[in-house]
Amino acid sequence: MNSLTDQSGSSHGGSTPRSPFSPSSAHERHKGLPDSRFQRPLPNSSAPDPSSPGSMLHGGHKSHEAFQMKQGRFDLQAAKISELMKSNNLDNAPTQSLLSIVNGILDETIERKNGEIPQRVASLLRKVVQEIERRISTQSEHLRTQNSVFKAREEKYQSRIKVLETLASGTSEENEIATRQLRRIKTEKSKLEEKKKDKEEDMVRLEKENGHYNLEIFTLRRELETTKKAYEQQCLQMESQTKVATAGIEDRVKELEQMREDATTAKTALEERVRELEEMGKEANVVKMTLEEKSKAKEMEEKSELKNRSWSQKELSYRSFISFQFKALQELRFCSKSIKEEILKVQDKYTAEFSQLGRKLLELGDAAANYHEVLTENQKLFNELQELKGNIRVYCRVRPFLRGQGASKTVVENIGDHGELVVLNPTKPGKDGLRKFRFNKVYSPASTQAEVFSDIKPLVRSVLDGYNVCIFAYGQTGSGKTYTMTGPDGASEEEWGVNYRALNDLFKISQTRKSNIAYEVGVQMVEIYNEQVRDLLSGILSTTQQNGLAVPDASMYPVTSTSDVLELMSIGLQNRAVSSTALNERSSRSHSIVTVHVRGKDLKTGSALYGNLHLVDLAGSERVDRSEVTGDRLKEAQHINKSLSALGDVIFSLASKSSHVPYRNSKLTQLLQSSLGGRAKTLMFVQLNPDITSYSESMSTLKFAERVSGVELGAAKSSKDGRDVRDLMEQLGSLKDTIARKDDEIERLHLLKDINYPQRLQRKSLGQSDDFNSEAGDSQLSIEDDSRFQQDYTRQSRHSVTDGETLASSIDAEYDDETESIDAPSAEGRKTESIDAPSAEGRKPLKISDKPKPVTPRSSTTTSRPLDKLKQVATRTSNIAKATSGLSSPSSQGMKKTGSASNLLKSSKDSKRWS
Ligand SMILES: Nc1ncnc2c1ncn2[C@@H]1O[C@H](COP(=O)(O)OP(=O)(O)OP(=O)(O)O)[C@@H](O)[C@H]1O
Repeated sequence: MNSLTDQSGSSHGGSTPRSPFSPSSAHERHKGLPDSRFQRPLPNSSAPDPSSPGSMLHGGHKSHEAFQMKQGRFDLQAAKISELMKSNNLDNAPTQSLLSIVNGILDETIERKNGEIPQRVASLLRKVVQEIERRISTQSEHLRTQNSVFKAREEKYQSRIKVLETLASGTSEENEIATRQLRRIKTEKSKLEEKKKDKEEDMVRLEKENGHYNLEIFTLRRELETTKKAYEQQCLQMESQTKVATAGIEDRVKELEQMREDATTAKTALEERVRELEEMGKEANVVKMTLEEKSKAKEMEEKSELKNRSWSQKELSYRSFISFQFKALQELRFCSKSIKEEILKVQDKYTAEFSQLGRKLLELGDAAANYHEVLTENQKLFNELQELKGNIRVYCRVRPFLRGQGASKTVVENIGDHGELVVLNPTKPGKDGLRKFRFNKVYSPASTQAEVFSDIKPLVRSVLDGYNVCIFAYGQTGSGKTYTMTGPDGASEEEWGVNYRALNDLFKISQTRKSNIAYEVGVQMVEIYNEQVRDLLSGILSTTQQNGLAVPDASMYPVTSTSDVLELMSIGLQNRAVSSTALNERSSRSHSIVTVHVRGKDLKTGSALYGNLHLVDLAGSERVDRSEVTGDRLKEAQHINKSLSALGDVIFSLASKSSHVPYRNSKLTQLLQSSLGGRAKTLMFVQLNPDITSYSESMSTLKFAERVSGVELGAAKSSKDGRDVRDLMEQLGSLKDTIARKDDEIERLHLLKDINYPQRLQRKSLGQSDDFNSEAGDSQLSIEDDSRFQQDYTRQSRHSVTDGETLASSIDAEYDDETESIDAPSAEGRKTESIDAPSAEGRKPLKISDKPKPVTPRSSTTTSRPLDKLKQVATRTSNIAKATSGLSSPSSQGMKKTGSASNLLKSSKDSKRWS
């Protein structure tokens, strides 16, 4: 873009610069012309004298022949003038030359010929003025076109804003879906918990049943055993009885048989007697048997019959006794058989019940194992939920008692496996004095540095995937913050803290991935002491920007080896401010921040990612009154308290989704801004001194940590996520700014055209000098600077979003295309080239400018020193880049490779240390 004022390019001596319309003399004016930034070299630039009017016309034009220098004055040749009037040479002549012609004529006529203008010269003058007017109107036409193009583009951006807003509302729908999912997860979780309760109840019931069954089994067993014993005894008894009875019966049978035999023998004997008697009777008959003998025989017969009958009766009774005994024996056998069967049945029943019990016991065992699985699952779900919510992770670490501290009492009552911490109030022993806290993890005093790091390793590594991560250690002085973050003085590799391990790990992982992704790892170390930010690596006091939003320009060092890491850390630590307070000898009263910037380029897809890791060792959080300090120490403590409460305010306003987050309230929050917002993953180490003397400090630390652990920042996002709405919104914001700035610029140009040009002409015609000249010069400078800045800035922002075909970069590209097309008319309109284009090669599109600034006359030194100009441009560039810091990450601005760590080591020896 150019206007007639463009030609006033340089000022002469600063305070009273002159317009090319009103030079005091031709010599002076011609002397001024070469200074013009818009003067272009002639094709045969070796020959012409810049002071010659002819040189002001382009080669191929013949208008310069109309003038001839004669003893320092111009002569207008009649023939040449008419030739000029006839031809269309004037149309092709650059405006500068036309103005020179006018000035030449005016000089010639006013100074030499007392104002008399010959007819021909006057008509030439008129024609030249007409030509200039024509160009001005073309220019204004051009401006109008551009204005309408800008408006069209604004409408386009408005529609795009709407699209993006729709996109953003789409995101809120997604959020709703996520919330619904969360609710579902919660319901599932509560169901699981109910199930768990049911299972627990089942378990208790089963255990009770088990006990009951066991008891029953025991009683039954005992009963069985007694029955068995009784039965066996009975059996034995019966067997012995049977044996005895059988023996008795057998004896009786034998006896009876004997008796029968006896009876038979007696009978036979009796029969023999009877026969004998009969023989004797016969003999009595023969020999007169006596009566006595007969009666005796009868008696004996009767006796034997009686005996016979008694014997047969006895035999009968024995027989019935034997059959009865036999029946009893049979019954007994039957009984014993049925008892045996009964016992077998009972045994079967018990075996079945035992196996059922065994199965139930197995089930119970499974349920118990499942219960642990469910617990682990629950924990996993809880962590996933936390991740989804983007909660700040809070890890609590309890410091061990130090050697030489004596047998102190601890306030830590219990540390659970799942992040539970129970603290006991020493003044209230018993249940009332117990207070339970719950964090993501609690480390006992026995935990090692390696254990602590292994838990945060995934978080640290996510930096290599383009996440912003912030890890900070919070706690009172001497609670172990530095130990956790850095390690003890002169730490061995085993004692390395998070800083060393994180850097080393990132460096190592980046090495293993180097065939796929080319990573650059850079480190900055700063310290905030009394609200002043200091660069710990260069030792030079870093300047914080006035807007205070960005990371200070601390020197960044690339890390390419483990030894680099060690050297950088040791330099940083040496420079860190330490001194003593009443509480701790080696107490640091400054916040130290190690920032690791990672830039990765995917070698296959070419996409880029940026991540950064802030490792913050905060100053002690104890209250001022406990430190028993005054003077400087009191000031330090007040600064620490202020910045820590600012950190709390930021965290809690993020948690409450407040529209304003007070990042600017302290340097600490300003520095951590990029890692405390919704996109970052944040972890807090809460350090605890277990000594009972620190109970109240520990409690306030834990209460703060408890509040922090409930803070939801929203799910973290990787810089790889090209379609990130936030990025787009930021881009949109910056584009809106650009449009606003352009509007301002157009307005400013309109003003310059509408107001100043007629004034200048008027003044010119009145023969007055024009001070606006300098103002125009200034504004031109700012346009040019801004244009240059914008080119740099656009290059930078393109660099920062080289992530494939992100919508943001496509907008950027479109925007650039449009800018080109806007400038196209002037590119085509070669006739107006000398007005529009500042130089032959550099027809730079006007892209951006600051809002109109109050115009101050520029001193010759300011304008003539390119270094100063460069500095001004650089300052403005960094200001605007910082104002739009959301658009490009600090890392995206490219790593300022200040040198290798070993160079740094050398230079740091001479560098200014802060102590
Ligand atoms: N887990 C630990 N194991 C062994 N020693 C520890 C542990 N934590 C801290 N210490 C020791 O306790 C002392 C105080 O720790 P440290 O200096 O890290 O505290 P701090 O909170 O950083 O204090 P300050 O606020 O002053 O910086 C040191 O001597 C340190 O070595």
